[in-house]
Amino acid sequence: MKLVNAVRCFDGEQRRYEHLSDTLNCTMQFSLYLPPKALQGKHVPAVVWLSGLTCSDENFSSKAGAQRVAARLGIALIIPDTSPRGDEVADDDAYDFGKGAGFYVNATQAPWSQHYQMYDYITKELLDLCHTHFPLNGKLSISGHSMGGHGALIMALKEHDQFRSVSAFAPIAHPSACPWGHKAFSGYLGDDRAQWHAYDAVELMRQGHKCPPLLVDQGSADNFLAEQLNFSTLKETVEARHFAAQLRLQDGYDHSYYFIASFIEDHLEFHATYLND
Ligand SMILES: N[C@@H](CCC(=O)N[C@@H](CS)C(=O)NCC(=O)O)C(=O)O
Repeated sequence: MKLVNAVRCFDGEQRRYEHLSDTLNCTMQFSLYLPPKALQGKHVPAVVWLSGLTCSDENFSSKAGAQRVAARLGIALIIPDTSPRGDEVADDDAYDFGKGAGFYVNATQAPWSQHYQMYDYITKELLDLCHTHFPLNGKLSISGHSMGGHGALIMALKEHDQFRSVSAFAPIAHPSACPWGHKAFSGYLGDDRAQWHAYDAVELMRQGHKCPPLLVDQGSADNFLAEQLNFSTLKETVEARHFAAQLRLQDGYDHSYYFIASFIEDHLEFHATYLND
């Protein structure tokens, strides 16, 4: 693993690393924020952040303003990329499929299956790597935006022993039932709906998966709300399962990082109550 850069930020450090991923079969970069406490040699908990369509690991680190809060709360931020990368990796001209749009699934269909194994990359390889090399105490929560909100929800539902809490901004909550999800899941997973449901948060909840404590924020002025996000279906499903959850519709907010920056403090404070107990 190679350190690409490191800059001081709120007395902690924002870093970027490069490593060869065995799972994805390519070279990857990821970002990591270490709070001041970690630089002083203490082991700290971490929040994994999964970004949305078209993002790399750098959108969140440069736009959300999360470091000020993470520094105060003593939480590290692990920020993966959103797909495999490199010239040898299959791609598509569209912004919502291929590079920048891995959807956090393990692809089964050619040519995608050769590299697009984002679910295993994050839940196994990257988290193991981070715990081996950085001063982390093993306590983890997960959050994300849009496609990354979908990733955070499915990882928390499928790996509920690994994550103490989960949150999401405008998640693609029911990908089997929206155009973004249809396109990505049919491309990466084929036509068998049972394979789709294994990566669909609403379907996983309906199947009986447990959910860690959950916080979701959704902007009312999000232009993807009606067609892509299925917020009301998520709300109904969460209520039917009686999960410990807050789902908030935030008046006038859109889908952008301005929305994320407005509520990231709430989300990190929410996770801190479970990570620091
Ligand atoms: N480019 C697409 C939308 C892509 C998009 O909104 N991506 C969100 C996540 S779903 C994002 O975080 N973009 C990067 C950024 O705002 O920094 C479009 O115009 O329809």
